[in-house]
Amino acid sequence: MQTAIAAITLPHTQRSLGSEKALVSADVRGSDLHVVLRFAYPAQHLQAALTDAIAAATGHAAANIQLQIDSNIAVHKVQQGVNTIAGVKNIIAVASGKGGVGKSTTTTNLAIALSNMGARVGVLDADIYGPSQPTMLGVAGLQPEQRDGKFIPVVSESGIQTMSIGFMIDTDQAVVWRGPMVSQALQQLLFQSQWDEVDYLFIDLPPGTGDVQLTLSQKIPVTASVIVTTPQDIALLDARKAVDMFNKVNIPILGIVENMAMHVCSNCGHAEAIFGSDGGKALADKLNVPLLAQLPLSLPIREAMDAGLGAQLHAQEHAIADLYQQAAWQVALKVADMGRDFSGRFPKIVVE
Ligand SMILES: Nc1ncnc2c1ncn2[C@@H]1O[C@H](COP(=O)(O)OP(=O)(O)OP(=O)(O)O)[C@@H](O)[C@H]1O
Repeated sequence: MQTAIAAITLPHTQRSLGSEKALVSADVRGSDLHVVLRFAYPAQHLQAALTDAIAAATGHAAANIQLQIDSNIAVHKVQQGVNTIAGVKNIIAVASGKGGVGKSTTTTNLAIALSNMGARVGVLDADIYGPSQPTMLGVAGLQPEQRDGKFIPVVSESGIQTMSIGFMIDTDQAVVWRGPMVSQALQQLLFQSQWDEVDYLFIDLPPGTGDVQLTLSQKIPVTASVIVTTPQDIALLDARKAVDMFNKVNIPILGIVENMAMHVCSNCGHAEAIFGSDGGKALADKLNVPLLAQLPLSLPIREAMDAGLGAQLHAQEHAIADLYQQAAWQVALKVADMGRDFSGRFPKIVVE
């Protein structure tokens, strides 16, 4: 039975439960089969598919299978010489060269998707020129509490621990801030927040490839990055700059998300490539970086983000939720394949 279960493959991948060393136990108790799986990434979205697959592989009825899916997400390697942060396992920077391409929207939705899959997720909104995470995550108007000199991140409906530069400062003034001030604020937000066992912390960066990005590469422990672009030539050009930047500072790029790839008319269903077709895909192919998803220009996405109703979007718009889920899962799988950080096994010198 163990062998039959180990041979089960995970949907959309070449991975099997055996190759993932995921099988913890499989016991028959009366008419039930109890199976415990543990992955190096969140996988609760596979509950139904794996229950069916185990049923088919073992001959038990799906109704008699009690499947428990756990995950044990590791701390992965970051740039040399940069220490990891207490309470945060992996930081993922989300960047775009050009503004307005949907970087914040993508960050919010990847975060919600990973949270729905069972991960503990945080979002740090460092987009000083348009801090939109509080709105998109539905926590606008709330303020982080302070305890012992630390900020306690605000928690969204989907359980996402959220900190935003928008909580701390008057953003009308911030637009005239110089790069070093923005970098300082970003570090303060990150290091002075009390993150609660976050598996993946997304940093929603300001657009561009300037000072903040430099701080990120030198002072902040980043596991990997995701780049968002629209298929427009001008956005692609800037996305390419972001790719070059991360390559230069040795931050691995997990992939490119092509946003607003297509508009589907809600009346007639006609699909139109408003910003050109497959530009993100072409860029990903050219730069040898995976394409994580192609998201349509979609009214439900825009409405949900404006109203802070991302959780509802994921519960009701299945096609869109699936796209984000696949992208988020690829992010988690790729992070799991990366080298681990073992520095936490040694006593750490903490500089207060
Ligand atoms: N796929 C999409 N379908 C419909 N609307 C979208 C989509 N992606 C983003 N939007 C909308 O486009 C606007 C800009 O998106 P967003 O704020 O995510 O971009 P950004 O790249 O983070 O911008 P900035 O440069 O200000 O940081 C928002 O109103 C958002 O709701």
